[in-house]
Amino acid sequence: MIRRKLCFYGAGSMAEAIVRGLISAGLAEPADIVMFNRANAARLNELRDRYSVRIAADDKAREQALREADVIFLCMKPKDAADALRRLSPVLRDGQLLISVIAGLSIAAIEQLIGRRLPIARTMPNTSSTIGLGATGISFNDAASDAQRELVLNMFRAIGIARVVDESLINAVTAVSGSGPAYLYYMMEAMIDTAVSLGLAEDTARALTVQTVLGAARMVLETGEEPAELRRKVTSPGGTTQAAIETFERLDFRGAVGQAMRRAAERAGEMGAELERSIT
Ligand SMILES: NC(=O)C1=CN([C@@H]2O[C@H](COP(=O)(O)OP(=O)(O)OC[C@H]3O[C@@H](n4cnc5c(N)ncnc54)[C@H](O)[C@@H]3O)[C@@H](O)[C@H]2O)C=CC1
Ligand SMILES: O=C(O)[C@@H]1CCC=N1
Repeated sequence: MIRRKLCFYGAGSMAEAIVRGLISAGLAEPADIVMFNRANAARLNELRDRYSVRIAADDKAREQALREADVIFLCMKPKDAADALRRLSPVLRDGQLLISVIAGLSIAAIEQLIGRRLPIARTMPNTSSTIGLGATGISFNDAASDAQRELVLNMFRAIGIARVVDESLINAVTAVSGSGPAYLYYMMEAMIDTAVSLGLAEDTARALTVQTVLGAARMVLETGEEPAELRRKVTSPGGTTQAAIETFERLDFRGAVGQAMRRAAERAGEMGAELERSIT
């Protein structure tokens, strides 16, 4: 249990995933968590009722929550970040730690927007943190002490796995694990639709698809075997799997995955550049 006051600036999907993960892991007390958003009281009430966290519903309460926080999570969309960070700047004080989850926004841009030197962790988590199965990449600025680095790592390790990476690689992490759950959901949508078109009932199609994805991921983790080797064991020569994989190859499935992931990384860079242009 970490007895730090945590403030979530932005209360959308990613903030909720982290909050739920930290509370379920027993790492944070709901009473130590304050959440607020721009202007959606119904959403805040829902979060308070669901997790027993505190909420800050007006400007005065928001400012107080920010002033009192030991750790401030920056959880707004990139397009809202410049304005939100400028507003944050006057209430910050020494000793506070900032944790950003914002795609594309560099540590240098955060420092410039807040106009002072504070410890900053730039992270790229994912929504599977909700159930303790997140995958997070983290970079720190030089102001972050060893104890602060340890605190951030402990938090993200409580809700999944976490790796420290050079900041130049955070956009790559975004393309792999930040956006990654959506690629697999997309694959699952396609598998379920096809299963139904092959005649299976919707609930059977869904159950078989989900269990197949879960089983495949756990096989990689628990056997320690490479995905290529596990694939080989499924693929009987001249059989059904070979017929399917040859179809994927003909359609350049690997190429499509590669292009999509490179485009995601590139988009993170573009978002960062757009943000930087909006600052200067
Ligand atoms: N959704 C995901 O899978 C992931 C998202 N991220 C990053 O997390 C950040 C948030 O994404 P989501 O949670 O999906 O977005 P979201 O749209 O669900 O939530 C954004 C929140 O920020 C609040 N907000 C915006 N401007 C504000 C302001 N000036 N003051 C107070 N609150 C403000 C909104 O009211 C909302 O509660 C983004 O920067 C995204 O790049 C990172 C990894 C994964
Ligand atoms: O789509 C996005 O921009 C965010 C960042 C990674 C996942 N969602």
